[in-house]
Amino acid sequence: MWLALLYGCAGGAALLYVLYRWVIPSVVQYHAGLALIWHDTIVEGLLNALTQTTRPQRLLAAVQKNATRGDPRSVVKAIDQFCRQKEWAMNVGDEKGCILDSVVTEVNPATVLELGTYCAYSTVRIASLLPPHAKLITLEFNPHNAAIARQVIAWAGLGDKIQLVEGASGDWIPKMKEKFAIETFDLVFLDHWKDRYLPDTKLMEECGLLRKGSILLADNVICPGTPDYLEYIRNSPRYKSQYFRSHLEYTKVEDGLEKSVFLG
Ligand SMILES: C[S@@+](CC[C@H](N)C(=O)[O-])C[C@H]1O[C@@H](n2cnc3c(N)ncnc32)[C@H](O)[C@@H]1O
Ligand SMILES: [Mg+2]
Repeated sequence: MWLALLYGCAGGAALLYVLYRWVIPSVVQYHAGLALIWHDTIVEGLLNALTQTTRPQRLLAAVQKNATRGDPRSVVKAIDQFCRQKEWAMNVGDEKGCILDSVVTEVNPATVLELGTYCAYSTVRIASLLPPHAKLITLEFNPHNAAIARQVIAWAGLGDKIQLVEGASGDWIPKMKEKFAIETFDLVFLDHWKDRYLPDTKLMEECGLLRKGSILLADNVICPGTPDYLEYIRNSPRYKSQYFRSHLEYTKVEDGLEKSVFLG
């Protein structure tokens, strides 16, 4: 009887593991709401409780284990592997990351502002493509994420190109010119909380941080979505805007990037 109970428990545990590891992820990857609830709430909460660590800490551990110090592309690869094989995370990801890379390469910016650093995945992607003497300022208001991001940036060997500023975009955008001797940004990557895209764009306009030809590149305009920002940027005579269709990071849910040229 004890043996039957043991086999029953082992079988149940194996079934739960198969559901958790393969069946549920392969179903939710096609559904925006379910994918975010599963990966961002259920799995993250479960793993945090079981391991007494945070997702950013686990992501950093994967970088330290699998990436080569001073090699930014190996850092990006290690994070993508972690997110595809172990745990989803809210980086721009490998698929939309290629679009981000092509925009950075095309613009070849001397000044870049990133809104929303998280663990510095996109920060590393952008900085590794910048010309010498270019400046990337990235804003992150969560101190824990900022601390992890600093270590990821240091591991990639990009500390001299990136200035990570800890604080909220609404507080820092008005101080950019004074604190960082910035005239205007050539490229702005918007990837913080989605309800801030529109007010922060208007704030950048008011503060004179955009010049004729500045590029705004906005992530997640479909999933989770930024309807008020899209409505504004696509209808304002001050912008010429274009949508790049892709998928929500590490899933098959539709998402995309909106690239908008400021016309002055
Ligand atoms: C989607 S993640 C950024 C992902 C990152 N850009 C990447 O692709 O690797 C959004 C991050 O923005 C931060 N954030 C959200 N709203 C912010 C704000 N108003 N100011 C600064 N940081 C913000 C969050 O704490 C979170 O770490
Ligand atoms: Mg994003």
